[in-house]
Amino acid sequence: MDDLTGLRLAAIAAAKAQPEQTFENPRVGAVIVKADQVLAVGWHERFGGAHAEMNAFHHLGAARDAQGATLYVTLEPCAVRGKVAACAETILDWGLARVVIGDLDPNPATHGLGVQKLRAAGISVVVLDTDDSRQLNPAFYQYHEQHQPYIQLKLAQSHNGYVSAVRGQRSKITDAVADLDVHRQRARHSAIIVGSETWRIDQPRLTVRDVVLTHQQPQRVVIDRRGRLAHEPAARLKDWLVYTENARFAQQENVVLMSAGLPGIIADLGRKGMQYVMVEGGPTLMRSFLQAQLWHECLIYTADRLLANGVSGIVLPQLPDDIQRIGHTQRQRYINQEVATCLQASRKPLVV
Ligand SMILES: NC(=O)C1=CN([C@@H]2O[C@H](COP(=O)(O)OP(=O)(O)OC[C@H]3O[C@@H](n4cnc5c(N)ncnc54)[C@H](OP(=O)(O)O)[C@@H]3O)[C@@H](O)[C@H]2O)C=CC1
Ligand SMILES: Nc1c(N[C@@H]2O[C@H](COP(=O)(O)O)[C@@H](O)[C@H]2O)[nH]c(=O)[nH]c1=O
Ligand SMILES: [Zn+2]
Repeated sequence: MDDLTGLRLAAIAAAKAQPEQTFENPRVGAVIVKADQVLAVGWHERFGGAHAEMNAFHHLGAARDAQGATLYVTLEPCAVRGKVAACAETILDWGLARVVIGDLDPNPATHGLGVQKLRAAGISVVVLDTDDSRQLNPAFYQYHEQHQPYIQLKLAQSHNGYVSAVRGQRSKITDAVADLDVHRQRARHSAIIVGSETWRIDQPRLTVRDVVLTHQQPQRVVIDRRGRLAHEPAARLKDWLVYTENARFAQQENVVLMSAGLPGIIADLGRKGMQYVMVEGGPTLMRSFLQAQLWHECLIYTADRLLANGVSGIVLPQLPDDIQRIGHTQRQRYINQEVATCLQASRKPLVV
């Protein structure tokens, strides 16, 4: 089997990982091949769980089968102990002849170090610099290379483009089938942002529901530029992170003074370790993110039903890149091409 085919099999395995389960960990796949035969396949299934290489190893008929075999893995084996032991150390005991890697890990803690450890132990290592890992893990790469979170905008609209039936009131637009998809989207995010008007009107919970969570609930964030929420009971803002330009309000716990607009908020969330940030409206805040080019992808859930009147949603200046039917709702996914190109251009040269 040629190396690209082996890596493609590993990428197919990686794609089985569900982003809402792997959360801030990358989706990684691994296959173990000997004498042209695929002996085992594995992928990283959930945040905090076994890594792809280990899952493949556990699927071998016997541990000794790994002796003299080639391990194909989409991402460089990790070099430092995290939630599990470092793979670049564990796999040294398996007796592998070769390791073929799709891409180096953009995480500086491992970048190039995993390869070094394997080579130092006498294993032949090849890095083919394929794009699969990057495509499977846009947020992981964005975070580690740009030190900024990946931003997903999301809005639900009626068939005729309303986000709410009555100004000043919360309306249910989507049904339970679409809502489950929304909760799966929420589950992959480190933080979810809403505007102050949505906070006041909807009193949103912004929690992940009906999905088995392998990690913590997303951090809830509200942008309250003028500080109108300063007079809300403290209990209602408990567990929320608030950004405001109101210096007095910013003296309260969990309230951060914003001095550099939306880019400043995104940079601050990045510094707080948030990798994947979702903006759940309302339309005014959404338009600000779009205008500032502060977004990577946008999901619009368009319900089949019409509303007689209401608050207008948003229209994106491009066609959707992907359309999916979810029961009585159509989900359009838009990719920000400007940012996608710049992500590509920022690729680091190989260091090994
Ligand atoms: N169907 C759906 O998916 C959703 C529907 N909704 C509905 O939308 C309505 C509320 O939306 P909307 O009225 O648009 O309000 P938003 O929730 O978008 O909040 C608007 C506020 O966000 C702040 N803001 C906006 N842009 C910026 C910026 N560039 N920098 C800093 N702060 C900014 C401003 O605060 P300040 O005024 O202090 O400057 C502004 O008043 C409600 O009816 C709600 O039910 C809401 C979310 C999702
Ligand atoms: N109304 C509406 C949405 N509204 C979004 O969900 C938030 C409420 O979240 P929660 O309190 O957790 O249920 C709300 O403030 C707004 O951001 N989303 C949708 O998928 N479909 C809908 O019909
Ligand atoms: Zn690992």
